Amino acid sequence: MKMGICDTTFARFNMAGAAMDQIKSQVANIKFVERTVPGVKDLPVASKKLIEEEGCELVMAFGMPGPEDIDKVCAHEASTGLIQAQLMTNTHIIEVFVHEDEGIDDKDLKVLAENRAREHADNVVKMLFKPKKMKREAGTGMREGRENKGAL
Ligand SMILES: Cc1nc2c(=O)[nH]c(=O)nc-2n(C[C@H](O)[C@H](O)[C@H](O)CO)c1C
Repeated sequence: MKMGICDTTFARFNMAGAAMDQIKSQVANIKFVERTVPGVKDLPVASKKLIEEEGCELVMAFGMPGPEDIDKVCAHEASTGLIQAQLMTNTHIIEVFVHEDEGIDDKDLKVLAENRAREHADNVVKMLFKPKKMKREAGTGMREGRENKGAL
């Protein structure tokens, strides 16, 4: 199968690389089609093109919104665009965003970005190839990048 991988130059960590490494360690027959754009607001159309023009069955979209108010507005606009692109194409675009101010410091941000990318990649593998495993995790308080919350 073909999977789209879209990331940005604005981000401060190569989340796409970590995610592809994680998927390749679990799935043999997968072809990645990669695109890089400047920032998060450019992800929706790039993802839509990966689906419509390249035949990707799912896209992972990686971004890192900055800490300023304007960055958070951009991130919200990008999310809205990604949802619209999913509805227009009837295809999942898994948004993997790490907000720069989620990190306590640069070291923590790097660990968080890598873990979030890898754990979303695990989710994608489950969604596509192990739906029963995904189903078993329903309601269990899973989180990507930090400790799971656990079920109530
Ligand atoms: C203010 C701003 N903040 C961010 C951000 O926090 N993260 C990000 O990835 N990109 C940002 N951008 C760039 C836009 O997403 C986009 O690349 C430009 O507006 C060009 O279309 C902008 C313009």
